[in-house]
Amino acid sequence: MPADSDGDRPRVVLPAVAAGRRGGARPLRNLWRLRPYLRPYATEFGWLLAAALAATAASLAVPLVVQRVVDGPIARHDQAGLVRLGGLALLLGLAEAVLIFIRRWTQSSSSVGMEAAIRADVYAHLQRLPASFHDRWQSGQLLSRITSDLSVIRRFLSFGLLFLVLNLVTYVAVVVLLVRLHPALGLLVAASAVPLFLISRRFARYYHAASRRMQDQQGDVATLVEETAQGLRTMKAYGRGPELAARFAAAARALHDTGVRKGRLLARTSALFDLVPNLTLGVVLVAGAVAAARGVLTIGELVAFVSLQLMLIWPVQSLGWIIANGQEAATAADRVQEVLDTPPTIVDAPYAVALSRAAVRGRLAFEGVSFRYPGTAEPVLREVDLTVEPGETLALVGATGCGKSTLLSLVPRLHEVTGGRITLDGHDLRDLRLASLRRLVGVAFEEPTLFSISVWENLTLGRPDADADEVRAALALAQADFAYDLPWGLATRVGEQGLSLSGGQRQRLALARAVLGRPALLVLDDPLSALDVHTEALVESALRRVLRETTALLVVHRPSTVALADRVALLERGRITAVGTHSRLLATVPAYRAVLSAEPPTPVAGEKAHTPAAGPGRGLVRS
Ligand SMILES: Nc1ncnc2c1ncn2[C@@H]1O[C@H](COP(=O)(O)OP(=O)(O)OP(=O)(O)O)[C@@H](O)[C@H]1O
Repeated sequence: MPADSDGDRPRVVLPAVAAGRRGGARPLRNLWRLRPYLRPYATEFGWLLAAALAATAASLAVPLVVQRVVDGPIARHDQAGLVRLGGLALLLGLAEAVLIFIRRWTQSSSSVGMEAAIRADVYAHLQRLPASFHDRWQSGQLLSRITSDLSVIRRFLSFGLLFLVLNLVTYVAVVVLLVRLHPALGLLVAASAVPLFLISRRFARYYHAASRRMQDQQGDVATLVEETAQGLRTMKAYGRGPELAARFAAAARALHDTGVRKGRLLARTSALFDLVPNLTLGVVLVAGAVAAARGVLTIGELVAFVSLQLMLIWPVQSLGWIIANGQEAATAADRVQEVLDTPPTIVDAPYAVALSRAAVRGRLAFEGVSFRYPGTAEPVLREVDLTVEPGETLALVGATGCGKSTLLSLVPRLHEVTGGRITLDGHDLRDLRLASLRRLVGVAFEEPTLFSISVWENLTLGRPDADADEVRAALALAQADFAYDLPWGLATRVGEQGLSLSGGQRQRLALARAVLGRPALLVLDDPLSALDVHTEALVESALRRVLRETTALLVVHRPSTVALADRVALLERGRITAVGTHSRLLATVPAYRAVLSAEPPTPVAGEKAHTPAAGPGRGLVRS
């Protein structure tokens, strides 16, 4: 879970979560905010409610018919009257059955449609949220919000809420009929609503907290399952199965205990909800019998009174379930709104412009760029000044953890600079439309992610309009022609995360995806790391051809790949400390030599420095 969960994972208290907790003062607020999703189904809900109310009216009429039967045809031995009223009772029963069928039929389509609409919106919102949001939120928490929480909300809006309305209407209607039959006894039944109200209020308060805890714990369990599924090989290879199983068992136990506590709370309250109407019924039976003996009530009226009162037992008994369902839906709505309330921070500025590929020369400039990850104290990048000229290839070299990948992620605006600016041909990246910028920039990350879709779809992810020739050229360039030999060629669906392919094959497909359509800017994070020596040489020579036509920023770890670059920049503890050709830096900068060779590396931020930091003023070009 994103906030103070148990376990040894890093804990981040998100503002949205805190806001959700504040929502405890008005627990139904977030549920109420979902009402726009009901609007498209207003007519269906209208019919549904009308059918449900009519069915309730039909069932309420039956005891009144029984009263007429007892006091009329039975008392007078009137057979024709008995058949007439019996037929009426039969018709009422039939009408009730038909109306209930109509209600159920309408209910199924509207509630599922509503759930699908909310789910689509949450998913679309997740897509708009920046990488920093996904860095902080556990995926299991998002998964449980978009699946089980939405199902809980659907159940309440389609069943719980309807029965709450129906039961209240039934209660009021029955009390009115009872008061008309016998005012004193009717008022006694009405008074039983007071303890019911007090019990409900107390129960709702406790159940709200328990529901929230349980839903958060469900998210924790989902996260653990997902982590285990993803890291299964590592876990097996290190023989850590028992430890992970113990961690899972602890989370599952916590979930189980909360579930049991919640169930017992419901059981205790349900017992009270059972007790109140049955006690009232006992009192009514005795008092009603006395009233009938004194002739104040007819036998028929007593039968009708008791039958009507029996009709209150289910609505009262189900109150516990309805309140529980309502509280679960309220906490589920809190959790869903925590996601929806998180504003996407990387969005198009109102004045943002789109640049066409043809109009871009490709001069990329970092001007005093600083960056700090949200929630961290130390900046990862400090005052970075760096220019990549059109058509130039610049390699970024630095010790592990010095901020190379972070710097690259700023170019397609996966993260937003926190100081300075980045320009493309003089345009601040924040003044460009995101879609346009991301079309101009081809990216391949260190970890090549492939989705469970066909190879073709994976390749054309950023260029859905690419044609077969462009795809062929990109595959040739990345030395990824093996894709044509897959069982169904480019239509082959690669497994989850492309795991059915080797690391090198995945990396080559990711590279082909990045270079597809010859982007104006290529941003590659160690693009050749998973390739064997032979393939690396082939990809390198092909890449060299592409790099001639485009501006490129590459993160490089190996001296062989540095050869692809026109110039190299050395990044140390978030600062560019040297820029020049590979041979020049190798000859003049010990820190550069150390990073690219077996010499002791320069310590990175957060680590204790044992050697003096390499800095500018060593006769090197400082960008
Ligand atoms: N999402 C994040 N939130 C907070 N800190 C982060 C995040 N991602 C990376 N960092 C930190 O930022 C620093 C730079 O990380 P980065 O991945 O950019 O380094 P790198 O130079 O690319 O390392 P490597 O060569 O090992 O890939 C590291 O100290 C890392 O712990």
